[in-house]
Amino acid sequence: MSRDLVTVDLPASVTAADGAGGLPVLRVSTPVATGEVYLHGAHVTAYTPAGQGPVIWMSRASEFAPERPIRGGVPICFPWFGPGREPGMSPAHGFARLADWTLVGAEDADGVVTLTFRLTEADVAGLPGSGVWRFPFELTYAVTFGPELTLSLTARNTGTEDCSFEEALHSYLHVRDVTAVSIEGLDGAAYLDKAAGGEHAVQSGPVTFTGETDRVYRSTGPATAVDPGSGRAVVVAKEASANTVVWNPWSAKAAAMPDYDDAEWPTMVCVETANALEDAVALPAGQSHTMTARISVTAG
Ligand SMILES: O=P(O)(O)OC[C@H]1O[C@@H](O)[C@H](O)[C@@H](O)[C@@H]1O
Repeated sequence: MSRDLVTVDLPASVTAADGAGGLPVLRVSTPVATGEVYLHGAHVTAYTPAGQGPVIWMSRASEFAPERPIRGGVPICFPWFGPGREPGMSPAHGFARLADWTLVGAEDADGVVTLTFRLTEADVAGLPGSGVWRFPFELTYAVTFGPELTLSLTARNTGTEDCSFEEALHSYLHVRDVTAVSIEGLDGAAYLDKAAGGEHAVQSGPVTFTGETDRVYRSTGPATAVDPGSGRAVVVAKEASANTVVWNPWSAKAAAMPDYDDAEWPTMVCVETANALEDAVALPAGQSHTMTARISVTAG
């Protein structure tokens, strides 16, 4: 365990350990919920509220290696989403998910545990993509494992120039069978259909899955993944987020991804909380912006 990445005392409900690939991980276990976060990417890889099955999906083929993203869980996309808005914005989804974050807060309030992580431009120096981004920043990420999973990402512009960034909390959700899943809450929302080559369209009714699905919706409200196979629904509610991204790679793209098992695609769907493309966040010098996702389970 890399001790310098943990700067606070841990409550008894939080354990620091060497996780997969030897990467440092924090494990949370209380009567309210269990969960797990890797310092690599401040990446939530598990969340299970008491009395429920796992909510957050992980690929069994994920890599766990420095400078490689974890597949599944909740990757943090920053300061760009996907390929970004300008040439050269590589690797995909930015560098925050490749960096080692520092734990700066750990609290247990009656079994509801909040872990707080920090990342600045100094922490990403030398990482792939860091040279593309010339704006200094401070990210603070608060993860609360309670009856719901609350993820709150604050970006502060610590420089002297205004900047504009994209971001996403790219949550992978467990489902029994994506072909039976419907996503409610996006009816009437305009979207960019990336799987259809960048067409623009408007959602009619719930989102259902019949092939590769990769859509950036303009929507500020909650989206609910109704999963009849498991008899439950997962609600992704949010604040200060203009976009909801819905993604399932389906079979061909799954087979092309080395860190994703070919047979896994029916068991997951991503419902992501984002600000991307024309909804990128404009952040004046010295200002901050907080985007929050609240993930909870209800009867389906
Ligand atoms: O393979 P990555 O970089 O983790 O991205 C996974 C997917 O993430 C989604 O958010 C994007 O909309 C997709 O286009 C992308 O394929």
